[in-house]
Amino acid sequence: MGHHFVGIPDLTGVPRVAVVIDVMRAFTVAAWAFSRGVEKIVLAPTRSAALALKESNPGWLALKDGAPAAGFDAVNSPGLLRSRDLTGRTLVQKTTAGTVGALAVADAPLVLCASFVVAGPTARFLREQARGPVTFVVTGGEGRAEEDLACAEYIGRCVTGDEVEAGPYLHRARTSRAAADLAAGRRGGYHPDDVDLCLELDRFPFAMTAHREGPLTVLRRRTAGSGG
Ligand SMILES: O=C(O)[C@H](CS(=O)(=O)O)OP(=O)(O)O
Ligand SMILES: [Mg+2]
Repeated sequence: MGHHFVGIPDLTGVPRVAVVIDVMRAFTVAAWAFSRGVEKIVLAPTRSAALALKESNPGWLALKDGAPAAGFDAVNSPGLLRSRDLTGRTLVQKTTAGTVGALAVADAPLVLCASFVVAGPTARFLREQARGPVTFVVTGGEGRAEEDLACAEYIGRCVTGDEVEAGPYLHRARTSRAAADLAAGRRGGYHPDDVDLCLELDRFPFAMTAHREGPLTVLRRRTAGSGG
């Protein structure tokens, strides 16, 4: 089975099955948000759209990447999110790469958003629910971000059912430019544990699927084998 690995600028048409990868940090953060009780994540196209959605839906929270900003309740950092109680909340997320990539393929019949923390469940979900090649959207660095490419290739290998050693893939992510920038504090909205938290393989037992729900694109947690 030949998977495709493409950057956001190289997307053409609507893939049949898309897996959007953002290790550092959007889809690590999204998984942490679900683990802290979030019910659904609405992926917003712009920061102003995120704030407008929050305004018009009392109780919703808004998250963006970069430094904290007025109107936003959280930033794109797993280290800063992991102690929040988000039970039952709806979170609106807008980031530079991850949410943009997901919105770019939101019309595909099956869209998953993934990172190392949900890699195994994502591969299991694909084995159970999808047949044939997968389009991996490598969101960072116009398709060249090593942490996203490594995660995409790892999940792609796992989908085939092979025994795959994760170590080399995690090493590529740990030595990526994004990891170096994060570790040096060069990215806004940062916690010192962020790199380690982004490299926790299979930290969570669920996958995450994105769907059009009316005018919105909504990310929800899904457990392989449960039919839902
Ligand atoms: O928050 C992040 O890690 C990045 C933004 S930046 O590269 O740090 O400026 O966003 P993401 O969409 O999660 O890659
Ligand atoms: Mg990224």
